[in-house]
Parts: sequence; C-alpha cells; structure tokens
Amino acid sequence: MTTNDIVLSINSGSSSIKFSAFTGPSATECIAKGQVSSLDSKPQIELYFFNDARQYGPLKVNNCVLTSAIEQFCSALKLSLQTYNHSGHVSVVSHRVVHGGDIAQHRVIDDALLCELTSLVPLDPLHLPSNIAAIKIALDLFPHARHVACFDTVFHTTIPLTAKQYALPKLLFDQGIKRYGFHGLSYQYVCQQLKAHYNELNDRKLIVAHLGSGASLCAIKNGDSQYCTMGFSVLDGVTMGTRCGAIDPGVLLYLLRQDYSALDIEELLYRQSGLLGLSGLSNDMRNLFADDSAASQEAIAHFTLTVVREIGALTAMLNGCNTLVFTGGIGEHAPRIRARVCQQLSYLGLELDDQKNNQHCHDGVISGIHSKVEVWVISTNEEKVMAQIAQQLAANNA
Ligand SMILES: Nc1ncnc2c1ncn2[C@@H]1O[C@H](COP(=O)(O)OP(=O)(O)O)[C@@H](O)[C@H]1O
Ligand SMILES: CC(=O)OP(=O)(O)O
Ligand SMILES: [Mg+2]
Repeated sequence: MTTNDIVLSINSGSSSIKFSAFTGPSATECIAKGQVSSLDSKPQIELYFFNDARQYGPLKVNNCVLTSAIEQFCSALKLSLQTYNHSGHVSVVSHRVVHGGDIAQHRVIDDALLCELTSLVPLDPLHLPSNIAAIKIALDLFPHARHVACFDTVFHTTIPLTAKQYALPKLLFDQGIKRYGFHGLSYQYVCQQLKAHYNELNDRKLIVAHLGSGASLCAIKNGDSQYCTMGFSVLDGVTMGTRCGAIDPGVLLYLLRQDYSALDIEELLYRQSGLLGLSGLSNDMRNLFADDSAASQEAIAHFTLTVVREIGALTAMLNGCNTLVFTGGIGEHAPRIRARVCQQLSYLGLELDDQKNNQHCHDGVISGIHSKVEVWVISTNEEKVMAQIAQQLAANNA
C-alpha cells in the first residue's frame, strides 16, 4: 500500500450508515466522511471532503437505500479526488460486521467467510443482512481492493467464562448460546483514546456506555472487556431505539402460547420496542425531548433507569468504578441524559461539572475536580479503528 492509497470504512448500523476514507502510512489521515441517518424514515446524507464545506440533503434513493448511499458516497469521493488532483485509489475496504459468532479475529473477506456470515444471520437478523449486502455492493464497486470484515464481537473474546455462560445446560453453550458482546470497535476506539491520555489503563476500573440507536455498556479492566450488557444478541441490556433490552424470557414463552410466531416476536423485539414502543412516537431521543407527552417522558425515564441499573451492575463486577465514558449518538450529544444518569450515581462519589457537561463539544472530562469517578465524553470513531485493522490485515496478507 502506498501512502496515496485509500482505505474506505463502511459502517452500516441499525439507524445509520457511516463512511470514512483514510490515507497515509497507517491509514490515519481522514480525507472524507459521510453519514446517512434516519434510515427508517427520511434518509438524510451528510458528506465532507477534504476542506470542502459540508454537503447535506435528502438521499437520492434509486433502488435500495444501502446501494444508493454507498454509490453516492463513492461517486462523490471520486469527484472530490479529481477536484483535488489526488492520485489515490481505494485499495482496501473495511466493513463493520456486527455479529461474528465464534470468529475470534478480524478477517480478510473471501467466499468462504461470506458463506459463514450468511449462516450467522439468525444470530443478528437486524444487522447482518445489511452488513452482508454492503460487502457485496462494495465487492462490485471495488473488485480489485482487499475487503476486510471487522467484527463487533472480537473485542469481547476476553470476557471470562463465568460471565460468558448463561445458566443453561452446558450443551447449549457448546452450541453457541453464550454472551458475545457488541460495539467492540467503539470500545476499542475509546480504550485507544484513554490510553493516549493515561499512558496505560492498569489502574482504571472503566465503564463505557455506548448509547446510540443500539446501546450497550462494557466493563473494562486493563483494556480487556470483562462484560458487555448485550449478550447472545443485540437485544439484551438497556432500553434502545427500537429494541427491548433485558426482558423476562417468560414473556416470550407467553407470547408464543398466544400464537405469536417467531417472526412476529422478532419484529416486536428488534423493531417495535424500546423508545419507539414505549413512546408510541419515535425511536429518536431528539423527538422524545421535543415532545411533552407522558409517554415520551416515560420512555426517556425508562432508558435512563436501565442505564443506571447496568452501571450499578458493572460497578459491582469491577469492584468499583473510577472512569465512566459516554459515547454513541445519545452519549455524545444528550447532556440531559448524561446529567440524569449521573444524578443517580452520587453513591459512587461521582460529581458532574454541569457547565462542562452542557458546554461539551469535544472529547474531554465532564466531572468536577472532587469527583471520585472521572467522567468523559468521547466521540466514538468505529470507522477509524476499522481502517487501522483493515490496513494492517491487508498488509499482512499482501
Ligand atoms: N443531539 C442529540 N440529542 C439527543 N439524541 C441524539 C442527538 N443526536 C443523535 N441522537 C441520538 O443518537 C441516535 C443515533 O446514534 P448513533 O450512535 O449514531 O446510531 P447508530 O446505532 O445508528 O450507530 C439517534 O437515533 C438519536 O436518538
Ligand atoms: C450492535 C449494535 O446495536 O449496533 P448499532 O448500535 O450500530 O445498531
Ligand atoms: Mg453505531
């Protein structure tokens, strides 16, 4: 890979598609960024190239949203490279794949891996179909590039066995029914940022709250995941945009007896629950803030309660917490949620600096100087971690 070659990262999440293009010897120089948000309603596309002004507007959907988004980003990237006489071309494409099952390493994509991913779709019917579709679209667009799969689950391979197991017969564990954990690329990025600040993470009892459309929290010791609130699937843990979070499995058995089919339950738990289900209005926290109805306010309260509950559980597992990080769309942009969560954590000696919390616009500490827990906001950058991983893997497999 020459320094002009480009690594393109594609992150298709549940409510957004994010792109970034990087150059440089370690693929750390970002030359373009794009995001398509509100995928389920009116998709909006935002693009930034080099020093150009931001381009923003409705996504022009020709066939499918995903194809249109990838094509529009790539053709705008090409145009921008020409405008700036940049001679680079996309030589590596890095894909976020949310569920990797037992795959323990990020991998170069070949036909065998694509088959394996297809067999994993029942483990994550929300993300994997679009993750796989994005890979196929990019393979067509960049047939000569190396394509790499970066898994959310790989970061969590360090979770100890006791925390990985469910209290089910062991045979089921052997069949893959276990805690995998997700948002690992985001947790890896946060750890990298903290490491740059603290030099090492040895004495950190770290809890990271990735609060986006999908939301999870992770307990981390010495840079290693100890527990993630998402488990076998992306449904577990806290209340999410459209997902239920932790729920008594008895509810599912009851619904099955009420003639709900497996597909009805899948639709209910992945797409109709969470903030959307509780509010009856929206899965987007911004819309709930703007709505005074009791149902919307109750949805916000439920979200906050479950985050507080999980921080308590993770603190107990780590035997304390001295560093708490908020990240993800809500974690980064909703000071009101951070304040409401932190209010409930005074038992930890945590004190928020209200001014810093409200004014925050860059990565930094938002706790007061006497706080026993250092509270950070870090804007996650899964695409950057993906580019680094892919560039390294592509170089090793050249
Ligand atoms: N300014 C804001 N205030 C409150 N919530 C926000 C704000 N900006 C974004 N969000 C929330 O963040 C969510 C998207 O988070 P993000 O991490 O980008 O999602 P994804 O899971 O698709 O990666 C939105 O659905 C919205 O609820
Ligand atoms: C794991 C997961 O839920 O991812 P996202 O938040 O991007 O949907
Ligand atoms: Mg995301």
